[in-house]
Formats: sequence, structure tokens, C-alpha cells
Amino acid sequence: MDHFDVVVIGSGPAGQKAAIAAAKLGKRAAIVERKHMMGGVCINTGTIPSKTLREAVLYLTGLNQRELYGDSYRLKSDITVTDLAARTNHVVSREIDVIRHQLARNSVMMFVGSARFVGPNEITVEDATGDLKHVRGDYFVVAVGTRPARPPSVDFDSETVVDSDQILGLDRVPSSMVVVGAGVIGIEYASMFAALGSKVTVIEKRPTMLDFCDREIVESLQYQLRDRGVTFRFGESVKTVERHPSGTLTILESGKVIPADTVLYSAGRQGVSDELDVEAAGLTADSRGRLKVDENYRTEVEHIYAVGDIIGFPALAATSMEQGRRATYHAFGEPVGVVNDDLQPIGIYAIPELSFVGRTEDQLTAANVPFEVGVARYRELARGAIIGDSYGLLKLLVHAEERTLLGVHAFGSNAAELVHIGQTVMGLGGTIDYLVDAVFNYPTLAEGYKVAALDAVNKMRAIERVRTKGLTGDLDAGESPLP
Ligand SMILES: NC(=O)c1ccc[n+]([C@@H]2O[C@H](COP(=O)([O-])OP(=O)(O)OC[C@H]3O[C@@H](n4cnc5c(N)ncnc54)[C@H](O)[C@@H]3O)[C@@H](O)[C@H]2O)c1
Repeated sequence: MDHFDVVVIGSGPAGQKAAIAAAKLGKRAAIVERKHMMGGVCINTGTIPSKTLREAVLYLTGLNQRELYGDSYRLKSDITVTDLAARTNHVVSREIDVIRHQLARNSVMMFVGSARFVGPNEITVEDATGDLKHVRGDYFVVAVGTRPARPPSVDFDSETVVDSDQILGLDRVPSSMVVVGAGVIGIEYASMFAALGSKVTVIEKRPTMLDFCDREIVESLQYQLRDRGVTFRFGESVKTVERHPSGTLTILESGKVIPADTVLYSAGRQGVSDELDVEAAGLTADSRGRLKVDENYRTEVEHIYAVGDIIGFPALAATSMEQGRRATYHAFGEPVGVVNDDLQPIGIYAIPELSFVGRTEDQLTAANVPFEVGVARYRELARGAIIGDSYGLLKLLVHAEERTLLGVHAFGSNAAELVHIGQTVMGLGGTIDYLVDAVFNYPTLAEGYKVAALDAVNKMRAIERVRTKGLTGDLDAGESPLP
């Protein structure tokens, strides 16, 4: 029987990094993955295809160029799924090759099949022919991820009523689409299909969406999506989804019925621990199939770690990769730095995209932290005018006394790249004064950092002036108390 220092189950971002980190530490590492799922959900049905699809949508529809060259600016007037799939498939297969090579180069042993625990130190791997291999390990890293939740009240058929795995297999651009759930997945696809011309209705049972993001930015996103014909129905819960020969009917708890060509059901995901027989290893999953871990990603069984979406929030590829590395380092006694949750960036690839790092205004207010807000609007930046992005913004939240950066919130072109400048300043404990004094390339969106920093500093200065001289007090000639 094969025996390894560490056996990693799942080859998504978390599993890959766990296995490669172990190999780099000179350990014998194995990774188990199902046939056709090398790279996990991220590469096959999640992040990579959906972000590639987004780029294809932006390019083929000419959406970003329409503001500059008029509405007729489209690469294709009739975009087909074949146009979109060609690019997506190319990128997915390239990324799978990259992972294969990385694992092979690092001598990580690859087992293809479905893993199941048969004891705390042993799994079986069943391949497509039903053949069983027994594999033992000193340590295990469970990185099996999640699958879309599929309630029995929803009549999935992979063609007209689909989940987020199946949506990439659609054979047409639907004329109308109901998106159930305004989570990250729902909003990303709602914005893509709206850009392609589908009439999209988003149904969300909560009164608002993306509650963990900046409120002003979420409102701007909703405004942009409404402008593209998206209808939002907040505070409405979906009861059932039915299929009919001419399309679908989404029936709400309120009794309302919404017809549409296609339904995307994206109302959460479920951990796939059930397929792994975790109980045989002494593990217990919660009602959503997730595993509980400590701060070192160790489960209740000392030599078994769990990383990635299977441990729940934030369920992001970027975080998962880091969790994988940390779990392995911990298992083999390698030192790792402290995780700073405040520096974890979030990127939501809606059209337009939004991204942030650090805390929101709501969180700072709730925690009684004194802060000031500095804003740069893309329309004030030369680069914003050049690229035709008039709605984007960069918002900095600054500690009103210590002048440190507490949060960076970006909306619009390149938002997900842009936040990393602020993330670095935050990570190094820099103050707003660094951004005021820094010189940025011109014309860039990065320059927004200086504009927003100056905005915050001017506001803080004005408050200080009012504090010392009063609103109508002894101001110098021509001096205004307000910025
Ligand atoms: N770019 C990214 O960062 C990215 C992209 C994709 C997915 N993800 C991650 O994947 C995970 C899953 O995302 P998701 O969007 O599927 O789930 P989610 O849990 O984030 O959102 C699901 C939404 O559906 C709503 N909902 C549930 N049942 C409903 C019903 N019956 N009727 C109406 N609304 C209902 C919920 O209130 C919730 O807002 C998340 O952790 C997310 O962060 C991240």
C-alpha cells in the first residue's frame, strides 16, 4: 500500500498549494482528484471560466468601448455561446496544464478517482472503472470544496433550470433569465447576461445584497445593473422553480410567478464532505457539509487539516491557496506569519467590478472607530476619461487620529487590481500621509490614491479648524471652515 507524509484530497487552489508546499519541504506528498476535475471547481466551473467568460462578454459586446465610440461599437451583433465558449475552454485547458506540470515538477503523486476515508490514516481512491486503491498518510489535508445547493423544489434540467456549474454549458444566450440569490455568483452572472442582452430578474430573500461590501458601492452597482435592464426583487424568497415546454416559472413564497426563458439557481453552496465519509476518520461535518478547524486549519482530528471552501467563509480562491500553504507548514512545524484578516482582499467580478480590503464604514461605525472618508471619482481622473469610465470610484477610510488606512473600497475598471496598493500601505502600517506625498504615474487610476488621500486630509484639516476656531469663529481672511 502507498504511504505518504501527506495526502491532499482535492486539487483546487487550496489543495494544490498544500501539496506543493509539502513537496518543497522535502516531504512525500500525494494529491487525489476526480477524473476531469483537475484544478477543482475554480478551474473547471468556477473562477477561471466565469472570469474568462466575463472578459469575452466585455470584448465581444464592446461594452467598455460603447461610451467612447457609441452604441454600435460591438465586435459581433449576434453573440453565440460558441463565441463565448471558445475562449473559456482555451483558458481552462491551459490552466489545467499549468497545474499538472506544477504537480509533476514537484514530484507530487497524483491519484485520479474519488477518495473516501476508511480510517483516520487511510483512504480509498476509486477510479472510473471501479478499481480501489488504498492510500495511507501521516497527515491529511481535506480540500474537497463545495457544490451548488440543489433543493428538491427546483426542477433542474441543466438546460433551462441550471446551477452555477451548469450555466457554462448553456447552448444559447437566453432572452430572459431569473437569477435566484444575489450573492457573489448570482450578481456576477446577472451582470454578464444583462451585458449580453438577456432580460434579467434577480430574486433575493434578504432586503439588500452583498452586505459585507461598501453600501455606496453596492448601490452604484445596482444602479448600473438596473440601467442595463436588470430588475431586483429584494425581500422575496423563491419557493419552487418549474419547467414548462416554453420556458420556466419561478414561484415566490408571496405567490408571485415570474416566467423566464432560463433560471440560474445560485442560492448558496454545500460542502462535499458527505462524499468523503468523514465520519470514518472521526470528523463531523455541519448541516451545510462544512468542517470546523482551528486557527491553524486543524480539524478535531489532530493530523487532519481542512482548507478552502469546505471550511466556509470567505471561500475565495486567493484565501484558499494561503490556507493550503499554512496547513502544510503547520503540520511539518514550519513557521508562518500571523494571518491578518483585515488584509484579505475581496474581488467581485460583476460588470462593473468591485473590490475592497479592510473594513467598511458600517463596521468602523459599529466599532466606534473615529474615521474619515477620502474619495476619488474616476471622472476626476484623466485615466478615467481616457478609458471612458465615468462611474468608478476609489474610497479610502482613514483613522481620524492615527491617520492609518483602515479600508480601501474600489468600484469600476481595474478595481480588483487597484486595491492592492492600499493593501500594501495597510500591511506596512503606513499612514495617509504616505499617499499624499507619493508620486503616481500620470495618467493612471492609481493616481486616485493621492486624490482620495488629499480629500481625506482636507476633511480632517477642516474638522480640526472648526474644532479650534469654531464654525463661524476666528477664521483667517478668505478661509472657509469647509473643504
Ligand atoms: N469573486 C468572488 O469572490 C466569488 C465568486 C464566486 C463565488 N464566490 C464564493 O462562493 C460562495 C457561494 O456563492 P453564492 O453566491 O452561491 O452563495 P451566497 O451564499 O453568497 O449567496 C446566496 C444568496 O442567495 C440568497 N437566497 C438563498 N435562498 C434563497 C431563496 N429561496 N430565494 C431567494 N434568495 C435566496 C441568500 O440570501 C444569499 O444572498 C460564496 O462564499 C462566495 O464568496 C466568490
